[in-house]
Amino acid sequence: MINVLADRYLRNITSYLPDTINLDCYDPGNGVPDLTDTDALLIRTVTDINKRTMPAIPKRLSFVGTGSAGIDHVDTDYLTQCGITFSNSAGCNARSVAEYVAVCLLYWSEQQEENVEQMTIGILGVGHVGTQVIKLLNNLNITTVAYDPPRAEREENFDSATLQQILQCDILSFHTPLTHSGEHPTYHWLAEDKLNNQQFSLIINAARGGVIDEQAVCNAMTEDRVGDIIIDVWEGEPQLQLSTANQAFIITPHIAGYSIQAKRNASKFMVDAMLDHFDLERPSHSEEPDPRIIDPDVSPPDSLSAILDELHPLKTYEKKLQQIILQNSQKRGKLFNKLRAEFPLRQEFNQIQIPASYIDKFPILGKLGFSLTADSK
Ligand SMILES: NC(=O)C1=CN([C@@H]2O[C@H](COP(=O)(O)OP(=O)(O)OC[C@H]3O[C@@H](n4cnc5c(N)ncnc54)[C@H](O)[C@@H]3O)[C@@H](O)[C@H]2O)C=CC1
Ligand SMILES: O=C(O)C(=O)[C@H](O)COP(=O)(O)O
Repeated sequence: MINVLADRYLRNITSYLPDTINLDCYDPGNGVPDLTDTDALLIRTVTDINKRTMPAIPKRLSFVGTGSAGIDHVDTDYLTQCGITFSNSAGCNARSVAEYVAVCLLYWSEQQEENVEQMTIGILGVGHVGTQVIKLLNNLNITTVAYDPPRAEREENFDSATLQQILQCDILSFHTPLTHSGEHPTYHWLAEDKLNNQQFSLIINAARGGVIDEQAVCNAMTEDRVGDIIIDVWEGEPQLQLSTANQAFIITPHIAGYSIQAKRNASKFMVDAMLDHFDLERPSHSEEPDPRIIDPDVSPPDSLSAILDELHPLKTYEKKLQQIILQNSQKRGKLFNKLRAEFPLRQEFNQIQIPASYIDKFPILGKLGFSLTADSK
């Protein structure tokens, strides 16, 4: 029997596992669990795996999987040295992040009276997430500039913008991993050296805290070199800098990649990799679609922001995060993680049916990927 220990907040995990697996769950709030009899450990980004958190190599452990795209919480070299196979869930939440970025931009443009169609948005990191962001924004007639020098080095057919071109964009949206070494480290990629003598209308960080130097960006805001910031991920998470939070246009608790579909993908991709590792068959599994239907008899709200409020919970997350910020710092971290783990997940846009009256009022909604309610087609 293979013993699997999984973060208790990984969704639907049992439905992807064959009966031959013995599954136990652990509470990620208590650090790395006891792994004495564990063959495979399934984690989320809140469990750090490295020599400090896992000093003794558990005898049976041969696989660690994370239900996330990002891997900066795992010392992959250490796992390799320990002979442990590691796998992430690349691409599981790329569409979810793209929807988050699109919704943020639409809010920002309506409330700050900015026309994003006349701006250029620099996308830093054009992997699974960045590619989906570019696709969705281009669908909204928003011009994007793709910046990914490491990808240009890896792929002959990929052209990256130059540093000068990306720094000339009106808006920057970050979608790189957090890295501290190698030829293209991203830690504090956006710092005073690159902000100096530049003007940005908006900066979005839905990649990882630490990719932007928050202090430098806040200073640039004070001097009007940066107009607004939207922050989903925080340096030192689950703690956050109150000064950054206070200056930001939108703040969310690291939920850009959270949707029902993304979390199902996360669990499935990770479990599939684990089953391949142990040479086990994947059980047959069918997912019941469960669309959300907006009542066609209710007339649409007056503003685009009000409609977006109904379709994406980022403002609800923001309100809850603002309440958490008021708590003392010890409570803040726990509440931040609890909010992320326990707040009900949203449906992605292709699983939400909206009435035609919504699109008649705000045609841009038609380009976000919603489907129409049956009786309004
Ligand atoms: N806020 C959230 O909920 C989520 C955040 N993320 C973050 O987004 C990151 C990207 O995710 P994926 O697209 O799935 O990863 P990916 O590995 O598919 O793509 C990352 C891309 O960034 C590029 N890159 C690396 N260093 C760079 C640099 N210095 N300058 C420009 N480009 C650089 C890589 O070449 C690669 O093409 C993750 O590592 C994670 O940290 C991902 C999903 C959800
Ligand atoms: O996939 C990633 O990378 C993310 O940032 C996810 O949103 C992480 O979600 P959790 O693993 O922290 O639930």
